[in-house]
Amino acid sequence: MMAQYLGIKHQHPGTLVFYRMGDFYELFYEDAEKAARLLDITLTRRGQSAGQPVTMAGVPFHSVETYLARLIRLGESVAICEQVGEVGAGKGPVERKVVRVVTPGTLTDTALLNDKSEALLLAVHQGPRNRLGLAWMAVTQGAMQLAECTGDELEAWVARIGPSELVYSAEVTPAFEARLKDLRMGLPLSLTLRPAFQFDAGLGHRKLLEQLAAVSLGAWDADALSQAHAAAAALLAYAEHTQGRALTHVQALRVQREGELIDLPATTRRNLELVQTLRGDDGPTLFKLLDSCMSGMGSRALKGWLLEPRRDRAEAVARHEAIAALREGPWQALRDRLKGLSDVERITARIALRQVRPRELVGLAQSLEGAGALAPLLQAHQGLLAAIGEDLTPPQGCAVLLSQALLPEPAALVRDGGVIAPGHDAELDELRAIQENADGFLLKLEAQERERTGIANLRVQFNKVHGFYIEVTQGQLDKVPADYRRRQTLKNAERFITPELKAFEDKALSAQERALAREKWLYEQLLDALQPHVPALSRLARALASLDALCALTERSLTLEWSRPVFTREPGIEIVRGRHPVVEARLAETSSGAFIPNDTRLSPRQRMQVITGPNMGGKSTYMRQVALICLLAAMGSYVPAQACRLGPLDAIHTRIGAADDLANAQSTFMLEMTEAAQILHAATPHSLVLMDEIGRGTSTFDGLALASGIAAFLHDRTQAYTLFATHYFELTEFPARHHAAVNWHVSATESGRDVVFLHELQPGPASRSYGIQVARLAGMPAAVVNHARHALAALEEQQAQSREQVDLFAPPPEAPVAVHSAVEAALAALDPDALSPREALDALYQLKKQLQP
Ligand SMILES: Nc1ncnc2c1ncn2[C@@H]1O[C@H](COP(=O)(O)OP(=O)(O)OP(=O)(O)O)[C@@H](O)[C@H]1O
Repeated sequence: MMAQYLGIKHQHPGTLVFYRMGDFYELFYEDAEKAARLLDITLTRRGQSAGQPVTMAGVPFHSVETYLARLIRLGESVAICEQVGEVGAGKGPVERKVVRVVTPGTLTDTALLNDKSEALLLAVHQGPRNRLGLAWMAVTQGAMQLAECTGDELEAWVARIGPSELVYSAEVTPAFEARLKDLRMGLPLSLTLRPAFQFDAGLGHRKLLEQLAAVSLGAWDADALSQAHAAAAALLAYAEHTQGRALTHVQALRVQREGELIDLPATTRRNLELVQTLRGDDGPTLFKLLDSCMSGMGSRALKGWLLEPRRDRAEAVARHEAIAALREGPWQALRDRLKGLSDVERITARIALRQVRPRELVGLAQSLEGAGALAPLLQAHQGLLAAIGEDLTPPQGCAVLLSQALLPEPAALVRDGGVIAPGHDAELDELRAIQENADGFLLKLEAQERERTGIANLRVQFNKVHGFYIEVTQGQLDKVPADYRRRQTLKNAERFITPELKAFEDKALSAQERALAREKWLYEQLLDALQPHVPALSRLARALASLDALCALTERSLTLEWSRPVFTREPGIEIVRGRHPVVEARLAETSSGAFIPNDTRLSPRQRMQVITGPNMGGKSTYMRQVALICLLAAMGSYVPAQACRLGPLDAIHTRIGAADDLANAQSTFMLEMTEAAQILHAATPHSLVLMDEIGRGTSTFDGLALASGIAAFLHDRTQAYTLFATHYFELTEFPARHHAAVNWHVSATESGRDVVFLHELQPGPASRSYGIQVARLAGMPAAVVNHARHALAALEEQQAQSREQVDLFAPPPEAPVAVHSAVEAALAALDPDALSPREALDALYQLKKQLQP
């Protein structure tokens, strides 16, 4: 057995092997030690192999899911090795085989997956000339995505895709591998090394054609993406390896090209708290606020829309139109019917992978019926809703197939039987009848034997260990007929068997076994019959997901009183009475007053707002609200504003807050400057840039000087729409010298010694900062506040006396123009090719002489 184990383990290095032994999965040696540590299970030593005791640890098979879930969360992979041969069929151990490998990026089990997000697998190929090929997918989805980028863009792409597992070749350069390993600092990501030959462009191209059943990738404009093809080859090979079969359901392809999506760098996603708060929680976030979906499919689609908005606005406009139509019409009825539908998308993938459970199929049958009932509600509609309505038609015959084949409440596992419906298969019905008739037969036999023997308390019974028997109590033993054979002796009774009972026993027990085998076979037949429906089911799943997400956005727009945004060709951002949706919701929840709406007007002629005002005044809230409104519009949602008109947008960049990145060994200030530098390089006139208190991480003068330089660069060169919040009053002089910048401030007033925040954006610079009042509100001891007031007064007086005008915004002096010396001029006049050696030597003496004073 150990030889068999070691053979299997050899094929799965770096993966924990769960080796099935009866009712347990056992782990051995290092695997056992690791599992014992990670799962807190007992480590034991048993027997010997090669003269050494075998270290092992085990988990019961019926609770394997819990253990798997924990290991996967820790980034481990597990190979499940089952007994596939018949017990006792031959010499040596039962035949065993790894039936699937469970890894963080290839999960398919509903119990292990988060129903609101995908587990994505990404393959990265390092090609020549600094090109990278990327291919990624969720095994539970029917679509694969391809992209190519340059080497330096790796981090940005990986952060945006957000894979759970990344596959790379064993032959990447050490520097590249080091960068991949660094990626794990910021993301929960597992890295998996695969042999280099699997990253083959030709193979990838062929495999893609096979998956898509196409003769060319021209329709996707993906023929020339050879680096991505290489990544796709490795991606598919690895996914197939983990599932133990081909992924027939992956039949769609999407190619992502640079410049297709609105750029949302990782910092922007984090700072805007799109799907995670700055503290790493799930809420309160924009996604949490938006996600009122009825199904996991809907939530996942919505998250995709939010994180991957397109620059091209056609898709967003189609969604706006659909929401407008739903608001007037059937959104409530649709949502009622969407409620309780199964996760058709994941079930479909599990059908293709032949991992689907009976109850999931029953859920699918009900959902198909549900989907059928949705379509009529969309009949009168056009555009996106009409297209969704068409895709909602369940594949013909699929629901009937399921409901005829399966019991309405089947057992959890096919293994236990009790899955196939009566009437589906004559042979199964017959086998079941034998078992069911057993009770009648036994009652009849009991009556018959009582009469024959005259033993009134004779009983015919069954137990699992001894099978069928006739029980006679001690006092009646003399009446037992000669054809009774003794089976077992108890304290007060004897148990017998007769030839007739034995014959029945054989038939009944074998009928049970045969019925189980028949059910398993019928279930496999059913899976075969379902395979042709997979493409239509995938389409249906996508339609359900989109409809659910659209209905959720409709519900949100009505409940939260959002309005439809308008896209314009002319550049600009115009928001009337905009609100920050998450802050507004929190204020409403805690009844801490109403949110104060603010307007925003940005255009090429007035593209920068310098925003000042007290701490707690609402600067950060205002800037984020502008970004969130732009993003919501771009994803196809209504927006928290009275009106909103948006020109083209290619990116949202943010430099907000200061959190030390200890993991990456960067100081607060270093991080601040790195992020700012990235923005200055990347932003364009169509980008929205939020700069919150840039420069505060260093001394006042350094910070102020840098802030003014950055503001000038953004204004003059980048020309992006910029919201620039600052505590440096000196910067309020910026607009006077820069025609496209304006001062705004968040208002506050004093009431006695306290400050009252009005959260209203007003033109012009703030008059004062109220820092000391805010500190007082925060509960600072009175002594400190008093001290600070006096110190402030002294500082202000000193500054007033010695104030010299420093022109922060004067362009830096030009570098001095070099003036040539006589020697240099003479040297420049020489033409070495036209000189003889003698003349050259003379020239050299001349030059030397000129240098003498
Ligand atoms: N428009 C608004 N209406 C109502 N309340 C608001 C508004 N804007 C902000 N607030 C409230 O004020 C709080 C502080 O806002 P915010 O963090 O934006 O201030 P800030 O000016 O950026 O402060 P700091 O300079 O200290 O970072 C918010 O948490 C919110 O509760």
